[in-house]
Amino acid sequence: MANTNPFREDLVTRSQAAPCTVVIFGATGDLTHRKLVPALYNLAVEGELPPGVKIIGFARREKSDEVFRAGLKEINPKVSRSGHEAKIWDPFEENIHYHQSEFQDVDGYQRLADRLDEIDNGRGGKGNRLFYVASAPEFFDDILENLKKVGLNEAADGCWARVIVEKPFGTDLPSAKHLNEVVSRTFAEKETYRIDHYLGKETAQNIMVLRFANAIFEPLWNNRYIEQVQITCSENLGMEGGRGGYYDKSGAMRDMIQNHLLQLLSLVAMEPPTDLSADGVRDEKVKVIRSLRQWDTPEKVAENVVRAQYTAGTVDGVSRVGYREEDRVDPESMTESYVAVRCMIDTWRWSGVPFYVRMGKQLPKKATEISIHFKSPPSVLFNSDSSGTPGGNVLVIRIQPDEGISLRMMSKIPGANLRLEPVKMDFHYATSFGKGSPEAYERLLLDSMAGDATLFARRDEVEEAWKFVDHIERAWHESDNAPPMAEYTAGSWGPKEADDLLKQDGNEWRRL
Ligand SMILES: NC(=O)C1=CN([C@@H]2O[C@H](COP(=O)(O)OP(=O)(O)OC[C@H]3O[C@@H](n4cnc5c(N)ncnc54)[C@H](OP(=O)(O)O)[C@@H]3O)[C@@H](O)[C@H]2O)C=CC1
Ligand SMILES: O=C1O[C@H](COP(=O)(O)O)[C@@H](O)[C@H](O)[C@H]1O
Repeated sequence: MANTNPFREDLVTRSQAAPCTVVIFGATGDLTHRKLVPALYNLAVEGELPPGVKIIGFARREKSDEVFRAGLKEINPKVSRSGHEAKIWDPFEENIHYHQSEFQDVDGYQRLADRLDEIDNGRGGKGNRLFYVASAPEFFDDILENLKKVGLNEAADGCWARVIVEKPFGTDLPSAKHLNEVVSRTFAEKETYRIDHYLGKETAQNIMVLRFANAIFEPLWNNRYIEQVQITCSENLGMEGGRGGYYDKSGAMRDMIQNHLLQLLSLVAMEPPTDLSADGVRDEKVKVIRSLRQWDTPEKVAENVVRAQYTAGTVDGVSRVGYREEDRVDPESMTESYVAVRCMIDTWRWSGVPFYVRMGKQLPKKATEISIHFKSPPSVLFNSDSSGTPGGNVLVIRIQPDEGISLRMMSKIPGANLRLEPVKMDFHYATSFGKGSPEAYERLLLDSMAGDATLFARRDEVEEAWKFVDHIERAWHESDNAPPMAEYTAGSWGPKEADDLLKQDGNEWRRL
């Protein structure tokens, strides 16, 4: 199919996604059942899955292909965005197989290699392979090393072997560096795809289009016109589904800020790339993360970062226990379920503009948005109490739900008197395009089959983000004068300390 996108000459179109065998490590797990296989199924529904794609699920439990397929089929209708149609599922399912092995057992990989060769022999001896590491992180090394031991990291002539690595990509800078070393010993960087599912969200991809395909925004996109930027990710869940064990070792800073929210920040703050190649875009994103002012002492952390845990409360009319009472959470835990950070980007463009980033569990609703707060106009004309003082314009990018963009601006209230009121110009994806957005994993799986790593994190981005986060984590967990842990009631909008953080600058959080 020809590239019909006038904006992106060098676009790797979806039709370039190549047939391959997708091997999923951790295939009996939650991610595979709720996200990965439904994403592949939805691609099949949309007619975008390359013909001949096969899926091999790799995990420890004994299962036949039939039992594995039955488990996937049972959950698919509940989680697939396009429901479940037998006429699509039945042929799709025939290409799903199960491979039983321990991650640590090299023989299991040799058997996998034999199986892949068998599949590829049916394709004239050639086959592309996409290895998806969807296990707990402690197995990442074993899986990568074992793939290499049996030569599965190498591709036949004219084919490719790629690896997708799930999050968390390390737990701090040293572990991320170590993992990057292991990855780079096994796969070339261009064949490595570090998942950050926020980059696959339609609305996150639209940030660059908004900025660089509309001439009206970019001239204003700097510290002359923008006063502050807010990035909020609010979740109305806590530690459901047995997540407490993982989360208590991670916390909001590592779980969401280090990856998803710093990625959003870098898309908002980056310079225009010279082209839309993967490295063109990622070169600019990494410069932003590298330019973050480091909060590298406990005093700076206390001044610029707030951490908190929820106490018992009510969300959506349902009583919730406090964070420390959650299943698999240490009753004396010092892990944050909420974090708010004032980020300063020391570049010419952003000098003096605070980027406030916050994320919390057990807040009143599930929503992620970015708001760009423009400076107020000079208060010369409309400044009397009777007319109403105009505030600055606010551009809101709703990442989810109700994906869209709105612009708050001042308008005259109809009538004889000159009185002003803020109004909203609103764009909703659902109404403008008449259909829901694809799931992030759909786009990311397809891009990895097409060899387009633009929406995946590069090694240096991940490491720079850990550098920023590690300073804060050290101040919290290793210093004698560690900044305190605040509290907020489940169902509230977070701790008072986070409001105070903005008040110091004369700002306040936007209400979602
Ligand atoms: N679940 C989610 O929504 C998300 C998950 N992730 C990440 O994805 C990864 C997987 O998460 P999730 O699916 O929830 O994890 P689960 O705990 O649900 O699944 C773990 C999988 O690993 C397999 N496994 C464990 N030990 C071994 C072993 N020694 N040898 C072979 N297989 C083994 C299990 O197989 P068996 O059942 O046979 O023991 C199972 O298939 C994690 O890194 C997580 O951080 C990221 C974003 C969201
Ligand atoms: O990676 C993660 O993301 C989810 C939030 O993802 P979303 O697409 O639903 O916004 C978060 O709940 C989880 O803790 C984290 O590990």
